[in-house]
Amino acid sequence: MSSIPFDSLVADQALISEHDLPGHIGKYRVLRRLGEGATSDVFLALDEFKGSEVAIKRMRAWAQNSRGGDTMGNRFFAAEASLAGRLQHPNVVQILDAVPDEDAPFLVMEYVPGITLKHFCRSDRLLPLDQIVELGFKCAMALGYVFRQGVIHRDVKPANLLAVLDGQGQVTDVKVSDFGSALNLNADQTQVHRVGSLAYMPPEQIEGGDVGCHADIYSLGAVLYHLIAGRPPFDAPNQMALMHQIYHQAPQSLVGLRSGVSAELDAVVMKALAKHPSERYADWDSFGRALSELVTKQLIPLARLYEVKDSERFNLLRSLEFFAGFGDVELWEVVHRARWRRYPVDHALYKRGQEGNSFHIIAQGEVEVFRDGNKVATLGTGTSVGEMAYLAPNPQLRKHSADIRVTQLCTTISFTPESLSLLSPECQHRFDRGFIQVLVRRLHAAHESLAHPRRIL
Ligand SMILES: Nc1ncnc2c1ncn2[C@@H]1O[C@H](COP(=O)(O)OP(=O)(O)OP(=O)(O)O)[C@@H](O)[C@H]1O
Repeated sequence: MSSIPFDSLVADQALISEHDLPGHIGKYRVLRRLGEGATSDVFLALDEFKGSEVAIKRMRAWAQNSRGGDTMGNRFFAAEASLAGRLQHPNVVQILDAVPDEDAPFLVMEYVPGITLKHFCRSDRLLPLDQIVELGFKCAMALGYVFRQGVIHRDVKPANLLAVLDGQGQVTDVKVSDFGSALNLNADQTQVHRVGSLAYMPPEQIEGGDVGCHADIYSLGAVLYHLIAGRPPFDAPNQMALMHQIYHQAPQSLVGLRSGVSAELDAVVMKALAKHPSERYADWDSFGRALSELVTKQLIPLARLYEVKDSERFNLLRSLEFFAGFGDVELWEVVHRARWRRYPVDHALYKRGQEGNSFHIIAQGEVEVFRDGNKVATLGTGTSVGEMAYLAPNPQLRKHSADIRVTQLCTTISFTPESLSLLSPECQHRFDRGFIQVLVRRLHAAHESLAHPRRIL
């Protein structure tokens, strides 16, 4: 797996124009420069009051020249500023605040420790195929969320996708950033057309007409193509030639460009890159499903065969009744925060008399419930186990009243009071509702069994 020493990257970035580093921007103490775009500089800064690090994107003076006037820079700033506090998704860079400072307006964003996916577009630094597909799935889900909020990004490109790196320089996650070109379908003001980066732009966006979510689907397809092949789908010496290719030429098949690329992976990317929007995926969910199936059906080489990918976990949760009321954002929280365990047949999940300190939701497999040696119930996929002891108000009631044994290889999602308390209030609320439904169902079953004793097992 490709990795980069994070410290050396940070050192490289720090060397760039350290001399013109501002001391403070607004109330934030500037620590170092993170990067720069066409219209702005981005700094790592400290919110001294909260003690947290943030990224600050400050517009350059020339980009906004006519003080609040109708320059491109001001429009880009306004597009992003209008989204402050609105987009909250684990795979979208959060815009925390927008400060319309007269000299240099700036945005305050969540800081992402990492680098952009542009780094991994070079043929000598390509990521493994299964990781590219996994990143693609996360971006598809994130952009689907963004679209449901009435926003089309319009500039999905490797430089706008931030790879989160761990201490060893391994890519662990991805976040969509830079909403300066976004089309906000809920905003009244007229929006800039013909924005974006040509190499990743679909034909309809070049024409400058109205675009829908299919434009972003195309661009993500183009990004995946670049990450897989080490070159974008179209490459030409000048803009006219590039536009001609985008309109009229089919991209070269990925199968011959990189070993390990199956016809199925090639087909998924090519469908996203179809010339006409109606020939692409109908929506983000279909694109996400096509990507995740490449993993579950093993249609791409898997670096670690038995590793359960986040995309698989996410899809598994989505299929379980217990999580039916959870939104995408809460589901990702469960993917990341829950303890995912696999148990072999005959494993004793709980023993009678044991103090209950956790609950499990069965994601796959089956367990049996025994009371005094007699089987009283079989619990399968989507049911919860141990929640009674977990929810009980006092230690005496918190003891398990039955033995629970695994009868079919089982994957469970478990939480303790501590791990559950780390979830957002919305997510905890969803769990509470899930439990109420479970308890009501069990109460009803108990009443039924008392009223009609012959009907029970
Ligand atoms: N939240 C963040 N955390 C860490 N680094 C960031 C963050 N946002 C941006 N950067 C860095 O700053 C660079 C420039 O940011 P960004 O692309 O948003 O600026 P821009 O002026 O809108 O660029 P352009 O208009 O050229 O697309 C990024 O490529 C990235 O390296």
